[in-house]
Amino acid sequence: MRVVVPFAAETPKTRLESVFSPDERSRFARAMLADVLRAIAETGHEPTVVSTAPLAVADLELPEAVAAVTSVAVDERPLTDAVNARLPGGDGAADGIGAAGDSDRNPVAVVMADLALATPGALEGVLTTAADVAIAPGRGGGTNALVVRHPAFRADYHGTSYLDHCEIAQSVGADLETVDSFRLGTDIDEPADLVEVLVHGRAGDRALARLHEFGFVLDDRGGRVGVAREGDLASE
Ligand SMILES: Nc1nc2c(ncn2[C@@H]2O[C@H](COP(=O)(O)OP(=O)(O)OP(=O)(O)O)[C@@H](O)[C@H]2O)c(=O)[nH]1
Ligand SMILES: C[C@H](OP(=O)(O)O)C(=O)O
Repeated sequence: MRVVVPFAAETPKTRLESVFSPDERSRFARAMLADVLRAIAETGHEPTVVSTAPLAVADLELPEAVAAVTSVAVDERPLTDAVNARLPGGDGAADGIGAAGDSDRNPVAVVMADLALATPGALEGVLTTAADVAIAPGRGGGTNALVVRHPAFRADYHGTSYLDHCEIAQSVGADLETVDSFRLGTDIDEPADLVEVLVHGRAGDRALARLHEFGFVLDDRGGRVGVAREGDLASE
């Protein structure tokens, strides 16, 4: 199955700017992207990163087998337009995904690049559904992973896009399956989400390694567990 991975390459993860420097944000976003690409490749599918700006696969330092099946397409359009062009029955894009002649029943998956906890097993839960439209929602109402087989379904990201996508599926007569997954439901948007990476990240995960490199640790000094820089904790 074609797996599109949208990636905002230029100013990624602005909601993390209170805890990361711009350079750290960029490196952390790329680390999450690398983890997502590896998980997709390990399911046997081939990811295409749809990036807002040029991105060299070599710079992502992917394992050789992952790099070999990963491609990058640059698309400056807003997220929804860049995805819709690539869905079955879409207008098509230069990379050929969703292009005329591509069978309408060839499913296309869209997996966000900020799913730091994604594993091949979790992804298989959504990639192996047979529904016209399958969604793994994100916390807060987003759409973290989407599989589309129905040629009339069009995405509409941002806001509570999960609810919007349920409505759109219904309006075009597509049956929809919602996939309940903690790992796919955890997109890393805000500082509090970094707790999940520190708690549930696995050895070898690049995003977890970056947090360790940047000095982040769990902060359980009171109330809900958060994250802090080791140095800041030590100095208090
Ligand atoms: N191709 C493309 N991908 C996008 C665009 N905006 C967001 N993305 C990607 O879509 C996924 C979900 O993005 P969000 O969490 O909504 O936004 P973000 O840019 O990562 O983070 P914020 O700046 O904090 O909103 C991530 O994989 C982003 O890299 C866009 O305009 N084009
Ligand atoms: C793109 C957006 O992501 P979120 O802002 O929910 O992370 C969505 O899933 O619709």
